[in-house]
Amino acid sequence: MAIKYGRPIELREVSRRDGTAASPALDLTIRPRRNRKAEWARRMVRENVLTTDDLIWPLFLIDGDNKREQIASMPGVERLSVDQAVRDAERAMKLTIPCLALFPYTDPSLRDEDGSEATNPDNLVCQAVRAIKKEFPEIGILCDVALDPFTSHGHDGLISDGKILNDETVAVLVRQALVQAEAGCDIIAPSDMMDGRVAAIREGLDRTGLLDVQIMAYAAKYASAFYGPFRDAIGSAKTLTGDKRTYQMDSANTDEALREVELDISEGADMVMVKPGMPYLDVVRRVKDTFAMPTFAYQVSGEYAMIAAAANNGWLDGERAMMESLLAFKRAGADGVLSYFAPKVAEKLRAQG
Ligand SMILES: NCc1[nH]cc(CCC(=O)O)c1CC(=O)O
Ligand SMILES: [Mg+2]
Repeated sequence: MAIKYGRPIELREVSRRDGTAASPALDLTIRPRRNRKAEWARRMVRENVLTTDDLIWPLFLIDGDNKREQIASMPGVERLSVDQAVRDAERAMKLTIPCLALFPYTDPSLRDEDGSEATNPDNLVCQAVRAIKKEFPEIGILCDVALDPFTSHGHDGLISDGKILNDETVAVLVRQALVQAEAGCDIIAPSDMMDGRVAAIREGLDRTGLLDVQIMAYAAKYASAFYGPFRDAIGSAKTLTGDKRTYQMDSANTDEALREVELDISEGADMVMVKPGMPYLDVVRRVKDTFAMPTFAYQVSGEYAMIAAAANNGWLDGERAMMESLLAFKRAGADGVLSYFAPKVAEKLRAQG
């Protein structure tokens, strides 16, 4: 008996209608709505669930004390001084969010052509890692590896004659990863898209004895318009010269994403990421099905901003759109999501019990 989508095909042709019935009722054997008739029934057949374990919460850092600064293009998201980041870490702990991701707004006076502040063991990110780990050693901390928060030109790598240098950049990224790992960060997440950086970072960590530090590779990261608000948040929007298309991926490609992911896995990535999220759910699904690795997606700043802005205008139900957008990642096969909605989602999940 031929089976398609779980039912014998022959059954579809069976009709109990005798042709004379005057009843307005359709003579349907199969009524998919039966399984949706009540909340308990919908819960019973539900295929995917979102839990707080699926969340990674990105925080923006800024120098100072007791400071929380609104980011205009990301309503509800703030830049935090280190002491306030510790308070948000406490909130994350209480909400059972497993991991934070840290991004610095670097003071313009500390930015230079080579992004040298990235390798300062006492930079804002390293200070925050130490402060959070001191109070809450049980929470996971992920640190981004790339030079863009630190360079005067806003690019992720070193530049010479307008070209982003690959191998020279990788050498700096290894040093950046090492200062972060030595500060106590648990997961190193290279977001720069240079070739060979995962292998070089793994080698550097292992040589230093940091064998347990994980690598989550931004393996398939696209040159995307959806990063706009993030660049406001870290202060690189105005300074960025040109675009990132010579290192970030072309939005038209998915086979290339598989090759990028395969390389990062072979170089030692423990987890892989696709970024942005919602516009690239097809890539998440292909990556998960092909490699069966822990696979993450980044619901990036522009995705957050779209939902937040529409909600603030009363154009859509913000909470429902938020929950629906996150469940979509689970459906696509993601094991977790970096999302600026993380604390709100966790609160909502807790309220639902
Ligand atoms: N390399 C830095 C980096 N790490 C994460 C994001 C974007 C995150 C977001 O938009 O939320 C970016 C921006 C970029 O590549 O320009
Ligand atoms: Mg790559």
